[in-house]
Amino acid sequence: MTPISRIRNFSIVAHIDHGKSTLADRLIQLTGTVAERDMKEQLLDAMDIERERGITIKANTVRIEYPAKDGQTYILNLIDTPGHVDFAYEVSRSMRAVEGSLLVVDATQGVEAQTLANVYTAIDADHEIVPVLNKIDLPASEPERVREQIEDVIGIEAHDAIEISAKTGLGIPDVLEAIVTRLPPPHGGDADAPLKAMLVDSKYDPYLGVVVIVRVVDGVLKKGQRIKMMKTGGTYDIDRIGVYRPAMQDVAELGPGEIGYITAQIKQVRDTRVGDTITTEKKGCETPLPGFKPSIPVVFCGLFPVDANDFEDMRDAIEKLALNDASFTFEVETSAALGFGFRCGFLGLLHLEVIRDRLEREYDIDLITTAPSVIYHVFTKDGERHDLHNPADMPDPSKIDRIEEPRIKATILVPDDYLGDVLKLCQDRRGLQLDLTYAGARAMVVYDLPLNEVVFDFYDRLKSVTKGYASFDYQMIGYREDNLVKMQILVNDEPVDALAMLVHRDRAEMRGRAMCEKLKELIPRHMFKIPIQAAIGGKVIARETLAALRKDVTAKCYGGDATRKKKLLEKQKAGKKKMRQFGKVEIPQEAFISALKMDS
Ligand SMILES: Nc1nc2c(ncn2[C@@H]2O[C@H](COP(=O)(O)OP(=O)(O)OP(=O)(O)O)[C@@H](O)[C@H]2O)c(=O)[nH]1
Repeated sequence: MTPISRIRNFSIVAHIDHGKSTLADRLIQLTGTVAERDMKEQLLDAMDIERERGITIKANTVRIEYPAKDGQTYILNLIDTPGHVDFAYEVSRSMRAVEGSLLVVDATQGVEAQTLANVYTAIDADHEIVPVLNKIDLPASEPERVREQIEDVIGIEAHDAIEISAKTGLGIPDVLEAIVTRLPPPHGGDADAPLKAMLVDSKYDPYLGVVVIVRVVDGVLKKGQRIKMMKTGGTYDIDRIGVYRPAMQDVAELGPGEIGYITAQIKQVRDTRVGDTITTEKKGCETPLPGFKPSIPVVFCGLFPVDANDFEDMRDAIEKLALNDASFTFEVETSAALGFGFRCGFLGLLHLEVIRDRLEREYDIDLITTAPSVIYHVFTKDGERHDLHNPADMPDPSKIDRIEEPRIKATILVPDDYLGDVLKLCQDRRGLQLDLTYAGARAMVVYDLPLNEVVFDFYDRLKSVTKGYASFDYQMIGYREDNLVKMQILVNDEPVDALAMLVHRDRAEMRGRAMCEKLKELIPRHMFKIPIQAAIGGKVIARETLAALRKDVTAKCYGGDATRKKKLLEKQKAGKKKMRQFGKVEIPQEAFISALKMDS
């Protein structure tokens, strides 16, 4: 066991792309934790998709040994936290497992929305914070300006911010020394007290089963111990204990202040709740660590296989994915139009995209994604509340008393030049302005927005109206009543349930019209006329008509080239696979998503 005075536990907080992973790599490299030949870029981002997209999804941890200038060797435990808004809860939990943070700010960009969100989470967790200005190798870097900005906007001391280049390695030794001298050792920690450890994270390993990352607060975690998860009540025998360096290395025990992993024949990640308290089954601690709450999905959508024969494969794939991701939920859904599929719940849009991509890529299943939706509270006249996950399940309108929708508080940082466009976008999405302040040449806008207006393409719109210069972060603030109605889309007089959605009454006509126009462009002409309508209850509020056409792809191939003709017909057949039959009409896969994108 390492004496607590020689342990430092920390995390790195940063906005996406400000260099968190690169800095982590350098710290690992400089302390010789990994042999030079094993050094891969971005060691901590293990999953392929993370690597490709350059985003960190799940928290990781690594133990670094650092011989400091005072002649002592310190154990530095870095917990790498996810950088995206969807995973805010995971971030706040892992922050509670450490005592300090390096605040990395890109010196060419300055403070962004996620810098703020993450650093406030760190401040909430009582962290000591060491500001680090990264990318000073770039000519565009302005360390002085960013230093001032950190002081003005975040309100923390920044005159002693460390200037580094995570890319070239410049300044990295100063960062290591600052971790030891400026961050505190773990608080308290009584090795003789009953075991109390925090479940920081868990992941599924095909060989080892579930691997749990823990931070010991009191007591000692040992091999063979029978442990108990205080919230879920599960009990397990510890098989392995170890630390990540960053490869797994077994150790005999973990004492107070230490961070490492355990395996204990736990079958699925679902049995481990981030933030739960681990103790021994017998003579365990009495009170769990404070502040536990399970992370709950907020965005729902239907995922259907394009080819109905893929349903069973899709079930296997989804079950496998869920093994490793407790925050992702699913249940079988049937749609009149799309057949069998799954209604899935996600922490946010990015989470949805990641899962969808993995199903398509790793499991090779073509999917139709229905419109993402939030959970509405529908109160019926008999006083009951129904949590509506799917617009298709809406109770009969005559029985409904009122509908409440989830609202968020969104913080957007944007250069002055684009402020007008951002305000318009938020206004168009039924936002209420809460605050508008300036930080240098940037404005910070705070809006109260319906989550429903944000889940679909708000990020995309925000990025495009600000040419990528705005940054965005949000938190849920609760439910509020509004005038919401269910809008149906009818194609050739048949309702397409996968396109049904809840909209605000005042915006229904506009949305309905936009969707009918889009669908008219997206649905290929058939040999008969197809009406496309938007309706609320029995009332049609928008209508387009797709003219009839005889579509013969081989018409252009006059002459006797039979092989060419065959090829064209095959191509057409392959294209058809991507379509779904609705009554007599075929609707292409992309129509389900594109039709919902708004141009405002
Ligand atoms: N020029 C320069 N580029 C850097 C430096 N540090 C990081 N980068 C580059 O900036 C980009 C983002 O760096 P990452 O380390 O992936 O950023 P991150 O904050 O971990 O991003 P997420 O994992 O998405 O949160 C990469 O292309 C890096 O190569 C630096 O000091 N100088």
